[in-house]
Amino acid sequence: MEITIGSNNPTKIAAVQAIFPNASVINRNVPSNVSEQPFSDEETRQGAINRAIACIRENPNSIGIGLEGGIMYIREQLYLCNWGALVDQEENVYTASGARILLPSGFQSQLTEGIELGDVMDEYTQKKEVRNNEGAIGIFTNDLVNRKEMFVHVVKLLRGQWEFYNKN
Ligand SMILES: O=P(O)(O)OP(=O)(O)OP(=O)(O)OC[C@H]1O[C@@H](n2cnc3c(O)ncnc32)[C@H](O)[C@@H]1O
Ligand SMILES: [Mg+2]
Repeated sequence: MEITIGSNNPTKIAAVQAIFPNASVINRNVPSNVSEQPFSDEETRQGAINRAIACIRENPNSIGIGLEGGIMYIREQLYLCNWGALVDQEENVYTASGARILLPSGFQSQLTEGIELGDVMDEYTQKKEVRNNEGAIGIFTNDLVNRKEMFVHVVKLLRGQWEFYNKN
């Protein structure tokens, strides 16, 4: 079985490899066709679906997976949110959301100005490429849940649904 993951981000690739250990996993930096920084649950979910569909268009013999991070307001509070989508050979689309955690209120002005969370995180932590490592989720959970682990859970939700609906 071949799986195409629509990203070059190592946390996303590693999460797919962990949950599909017997598959050959390839990565393609496909467009999400949403903002670089999705700003709602809906836009983040759509980005994941668009990536998964783009993956099977590029590689029609594979299953496509899209994983997308975003931010969203709940009332006046800004949360990190995450979504995943799996598209199979019959073009059935399975979706699942991942963890949400509150971001510091001090992030709101930069993020509403259009600065990406990845860049805000690097400045905040004085580290490089937090997005490719522990992620915002790792930083703000004191490394109890890192970005790969968070996406592992999302990919499990995708694989499980895909298996369930294919045996029934
Ligand atoms: O190469 P891709 O797959 O696009 O990976 P990415 O790190 O850019 O991740 P997303 O596009 O899914 O996320 C959209 C934006 O939100 C940022 N982001 C989302 N979750 C994050 C996290 O846990 N830590 C740091 N930045 C995050 C990310 O860096 C982008 O600026
Ligand atoms: Mg991105």
